[in-house]
Amino acid sequence: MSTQKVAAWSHAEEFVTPGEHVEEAGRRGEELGAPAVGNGVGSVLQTLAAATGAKAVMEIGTGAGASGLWLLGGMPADGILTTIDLETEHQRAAREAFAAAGFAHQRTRVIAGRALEVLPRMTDGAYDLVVVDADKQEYPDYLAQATRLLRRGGTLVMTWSDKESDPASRDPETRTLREVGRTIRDQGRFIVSLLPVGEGLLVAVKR
Ligand SMILES: C[S@@+](CC[C@H](N)C(=O)[O-])C[C@H]1O[C@@H](n2cnc3c(N)ncnc32)[C@H](O)[C@@H]1O
Repeated sequence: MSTQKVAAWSHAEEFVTPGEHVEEAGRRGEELGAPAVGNGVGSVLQTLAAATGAKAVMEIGTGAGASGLWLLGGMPADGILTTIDLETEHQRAAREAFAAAGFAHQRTRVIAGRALEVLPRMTDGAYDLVVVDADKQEYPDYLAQATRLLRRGGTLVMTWSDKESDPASRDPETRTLREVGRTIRDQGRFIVSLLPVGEGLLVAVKR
């Protein structure tokens, strides 16, 4: 890759500056071992939430709440973020982050549990936007759940990995991502793009 391309990518990552609460949630996420999305991915989440007017957002992988704050920043004032994480400590940090940033508690539903145990209880077609940033080995199952949960025209976002594009990477997680990417691209149920932001961000609209 040319140095100009690398510089352009770095510039895009820093183009939108996060607010203090996102920065604090990012620091907390690092401490807790739940790395937050970077500014590039975060600003895309915020923009997508705004562009789609997403009132009902489902997030899988709350962490310490940085991505949730980006999403809430783009959602309409009556939008509700439902976010799932299996670690109670991460959830506590996220709740604190949402409150510190001034979001009323009715705007967020922070649900404790394994995503694949919680998601089947959620209503079909009830979500405008589903954001996946949890266990990559489970992405095929998250895809099945997200397809069910999204309304027609709803948007699916999945954080990706740099390794997916490297043919030399053949670990199970990377293979799983490749399979999920192929499924979304080829099955015809979504209009899809893989954005070169952060470690990649798959964005797909349900037909
Ligand atoms: C990369 S961190 C999420 C960071 C967050 N999206 C942010 O940007 O601040 C991944 C999170 O997924 C959670 N997680 C991992 N496997 C999970 C599962 N099976 N069900 C629910 N949460 C899970 C972890 O506890 C962790 O908090």
